[in-house]
Amino acid sequence: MRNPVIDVAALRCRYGDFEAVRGVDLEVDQGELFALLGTNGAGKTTVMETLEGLRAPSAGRVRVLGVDPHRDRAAIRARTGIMLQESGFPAELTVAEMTRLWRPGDHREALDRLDLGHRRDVRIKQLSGGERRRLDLVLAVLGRPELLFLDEPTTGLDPESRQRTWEVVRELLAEGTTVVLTTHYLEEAESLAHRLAILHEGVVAVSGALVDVLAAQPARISFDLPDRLDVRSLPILTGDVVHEPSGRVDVRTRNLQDDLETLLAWARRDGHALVRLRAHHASLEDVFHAARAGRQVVAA
Ligand SMILES: Nc1ncnc2c1ncn2[C@@H]1O[C@H](COP(=O)(O)OP(=O)(O)OP(=O)(O)O)[C@@H](O)[C@H]1O
Repeated sequence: MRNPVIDVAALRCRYGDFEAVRGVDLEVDQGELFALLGTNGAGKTTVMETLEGLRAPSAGRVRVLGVDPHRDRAAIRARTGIMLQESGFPAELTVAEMTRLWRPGDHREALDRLDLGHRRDVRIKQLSGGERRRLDLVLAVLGRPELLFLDEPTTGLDPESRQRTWEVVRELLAEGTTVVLTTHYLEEAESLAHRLAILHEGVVAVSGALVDVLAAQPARISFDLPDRLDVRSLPILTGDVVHEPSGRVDVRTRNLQDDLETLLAWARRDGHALVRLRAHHASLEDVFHAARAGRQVVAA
C-alpha cells in the first residue's frame, strides 16, 4: 500500500472572495522530487504555504508526514526544511552567526557544500543575491529534514551556482530526502523531477511521472526547407507537417524514429541538405505550453 509523504485531496484556498486554488489533488512519495510548476499566479506558492502549514486550506484534505500541517505544525516542523521565495535575514549578522542562531553547531561542512565556507565571517548585507540564496538552502537543510520545500531555489543564481544547487539537491535525494520544488526554470524541473504537476489558474492541468508526461506529447523534427523545393515534395510522414512562413518545416510526430529515418533516406537519395535539422522528444516546455493553451495532456 502506498504511504505518501504528502497527500492532498480537493484542496481549495481563498483570499477573500477570490479562490486561488480550486480543487487540487497531489501525492508525493518518500524520496522523490516532486515539481510544482505553473504560470504566474497559478497558485503554486499558495499550495506550498498550505503544505508547509503556514496557511489553513478553505476546503479539502491535506496530510503531510501523516498529520494536518496547519493544526499539527509543531509535530512536523523539526522534520521539514523550508526555503522560502524571500527570506528576511538580520542583515548585520555574519553567515556563521546566522547558521549558529538557526541551529547550534559549527556548520563548516554545510557552508562548504554550497561554496559559502570562505564567506563565514561576512555580514549578510554584504552577500550577493546568489550567495544569500545559497545561504537560504544551507539553513533549510541544516537539520537534515526528511521533507524539504524549495520555493524557486535558483532564481537569480548564475549557471555555476545553479549547477551546484542541483548537485546538492541530488545528494539530498540520494540520502532519501523527499523534495517539493517550485521553479520557473523548466529545464531545472526536467533535470531533477521524478513526478510533477502543472497548475493553471488554480487547478492541476497536468500531473504524473516526468517520463509519462513527456511521452504524452508528440516529438518534433524541424529543418529549413531546401531552396526551390515545395513542401509537397517531402516524403509522406506519419506526423503533422507545418511549413512556417520563415521557411522552416516543423513536424510533430508520435513516431520520431520512423519519420526521421524516412526523411533522412529521402534527403540522401535526392541529395538534399537539411539545414539546421533538429529532432527531439517533447520537452517540459512543450508540455507547459500545451497546458497553458488548455490542450488536453494525459495525466498519469
Ligand atoms: N494575500 C493575497 N491576497 C489576495 N490574493 C492573493 C494573495 N496572495 C496571492 N493571491 C492571488 O492568488 C493567486 C495565486 O497566487 P500564488 O502566489 O499562489 O501564485 P504562484 O503560482 O505562486 O505565482 P508566481 O509564479 O507568480 O509566484 C494569484 O492570482 C494571486 O494574485
